[in-house]
Amino acid sequence: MKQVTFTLSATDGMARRGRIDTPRGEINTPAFMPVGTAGTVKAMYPEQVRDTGADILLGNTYHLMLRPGAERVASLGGLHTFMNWERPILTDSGGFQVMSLAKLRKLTERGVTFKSHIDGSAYELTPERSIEIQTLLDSDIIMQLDECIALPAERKEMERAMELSIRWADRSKTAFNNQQNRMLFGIVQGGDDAELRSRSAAGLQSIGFDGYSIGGLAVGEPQEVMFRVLSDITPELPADKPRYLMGVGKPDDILGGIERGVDMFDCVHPTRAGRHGHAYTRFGVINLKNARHRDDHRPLDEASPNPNCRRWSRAYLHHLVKTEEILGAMVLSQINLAYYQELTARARAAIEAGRMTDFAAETRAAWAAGDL
Ligand SMILES: CCCSCc1cc(N)cc2c(=O)[nH]c(N)nc12
Repeated sequence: MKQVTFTLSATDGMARRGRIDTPRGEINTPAFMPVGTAGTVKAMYPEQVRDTGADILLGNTYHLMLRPGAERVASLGGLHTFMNWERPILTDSGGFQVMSLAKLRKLTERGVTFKSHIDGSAYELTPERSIEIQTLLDSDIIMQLDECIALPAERKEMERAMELSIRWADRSKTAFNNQQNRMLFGIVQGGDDAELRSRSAAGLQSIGFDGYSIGGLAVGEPQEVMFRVLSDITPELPADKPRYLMGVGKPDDILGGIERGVDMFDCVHPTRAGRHGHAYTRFGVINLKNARHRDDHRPLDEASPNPNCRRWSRAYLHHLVKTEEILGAMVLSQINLAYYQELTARARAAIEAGRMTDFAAETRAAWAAGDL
């Protein structure tokens, strides 16, 4: 009996409100998933990540297989125990990070061999090994191994990578061996070509997965291309399975993804932007490196439900950022993650109330009019 299940509870246009139930807790969708690449959401205690409203966070096969090693994490009780996060974890399969980080990569039908970007040691990642690593980590939602290519790309290249990813999807499903305590997602590829995307979606559904990720986006294409691909492909995915848009994105990307039927999102942007002095508020993003803030005693947003948006002056946050004090990264990471969770929580409520169109218009108007 599958112990991880998805329930769709409301729709409004293409937007969906749902819930994934797992043995480690529920995931309310649309969901934003903070990225904890190497077993930590940078500059945040796990309790703080939960307090922002996150139901689930991400780990990464590539980083964890290099350091500290999947077998070592398993011997220490699995990733949840290792990092003191007892709620759900989703892990990526590692192929995307190999292609973007590793050295001396060699991709064949069997998988990908590479040298660690840390110490140059040699590794091989196959669909089977990726499933084994994610199982050793005891992840609750795991990904097939896939090949993601940057855009723009020649159609033949997009077709080759998409067809390889379907063959790897089949091997991933076999290696998964119908585990009941976690979900396995297939990953739709096909670049910006509608016919290739349709073939990928159909091929994955003939294999059968617990959920469907939309990969191959947020790889250099304009937002309108990403939105077109989403509008075309989400109606071709099963309505009763979760849809996860990988690596996306900024708040306006997420709002547009929700409007086009996406249930799950992840991105390093909120925490990375926080470490670089950018604060996300309901008025939009504020660059606290800018000298105009150095005498500004106002808080970021005195009406915010987040105490961190009320208790610090912009002048002080500017000072922390300019002096590269660790507290700056801590405060702004929390502010940004809390904003992303507030955005998705308000979207869930809007879908339940049948007012997604109004919510999206109000949110975009606030971004446009914001007094930054
Ligand atoms: C921890 C990071 C998760 S998302 C990484 C990611 C990001 C983006 N943008 C695309 C892809 C993709 O096509 N496939 C895979 N496996 N991962 C992708």
